[in-house]
Amino acid sequence: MTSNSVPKFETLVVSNPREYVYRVELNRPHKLNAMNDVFWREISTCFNGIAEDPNCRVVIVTGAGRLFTAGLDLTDSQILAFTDVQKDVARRAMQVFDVIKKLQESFSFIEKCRKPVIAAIHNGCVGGGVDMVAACDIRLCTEDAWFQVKEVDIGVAADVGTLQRLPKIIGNDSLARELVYTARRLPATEAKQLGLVSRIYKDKASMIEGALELASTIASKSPVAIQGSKVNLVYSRDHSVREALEYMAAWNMSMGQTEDIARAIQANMTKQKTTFSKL
Ligand SMILES: CCC/C=C/C=C/C(=O)SCCNC(=O)CCNC(=O)[C@H](O)C(C)(C)COP(=O)(O)OP(=O)(O)OC[C@H]1O[C@@H](n2cnc3c(N)ncnc32)[C@H](O)[C@@H]1OP(=O)(O)O
Repeated sequence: MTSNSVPKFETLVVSNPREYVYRVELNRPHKLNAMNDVFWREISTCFNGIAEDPNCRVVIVTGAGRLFTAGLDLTDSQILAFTDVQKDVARRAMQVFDVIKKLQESFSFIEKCRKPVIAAIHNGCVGGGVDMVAACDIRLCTEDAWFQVKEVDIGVAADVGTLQRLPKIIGNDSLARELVYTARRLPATEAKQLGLVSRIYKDKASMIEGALELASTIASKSPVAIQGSKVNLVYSRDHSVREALEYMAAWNMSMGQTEDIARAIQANMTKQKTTFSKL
């Protein structure tokens, strides 16, 4: 994937609004960006491509139309595999397992991609939407935003990341359970208090502008430092302090020898701006 030839998708629009910044827009506005089969395939392809694209250092995820996303497409999705009566229970169970693992991967690719991903959320972020933004690095939202862990209302335990990531993001296990068990809508102000989002904007336009500014700031820094930070933050979340410190030291024994350090220090000392070569 290169900035000259950003890929074309059916359910996503990828653009390159600023240097080293890509925007991935969920693009099924007539269905409130509900996540159908094509979406699940494309979001994987998209983030795998971005992971390898040296022209991209930061990603912004937005939703087209009046709502960020209504979550799983309830009319066109692999969830139908759950009720495939042609298969016996063991074969059906294996099929469902494989589908869930594949859909989990779709969002885990966002986390595995070393480039920071900023979710810019307006209006509703429902079900699978919460799974997706929980895999992002930074969440911004509009005043009218609301978040809903909706899965229990469709009779299923959320299975593509919310239960694993949300409690760690908000650091409030009791409230995470309340949100999961009740499927109540969490408004923007409460999401900010909890640390689910870091900033609230008046409307979508000002949020996109804010997201672009933030992305450009991150993109101007050493990609070695930024990507190393993301990898180690994700690792630290899932390991003990001792293990994570060990991993950090092993990481920087090579990455800490980058030419970017000398460039960055020189720029700091001389109060000059500098640029960093592609990673
Ligand atoms: C292995 C699986 C892994 C993933 C699991 C994920 C699970 C989940 O995401 S659970 C949550 C699923 N989503 C929902 O239950 C939300 C359903 N939608 C709504 O409740 C409302 O649409 C909403 C409150 C979001 C907005 O209401 P509003 O009145 O503003 O709009 P509508 O008229 O209802 O919708 C407009 C058109 O969009 C279609 N649509 C909305 N949501 C979905 C959806 N989830 N799947 C498919 N289509 C959806 C709706 O049918 C309307 O279409 P049309 O009739 O053609 O105009």
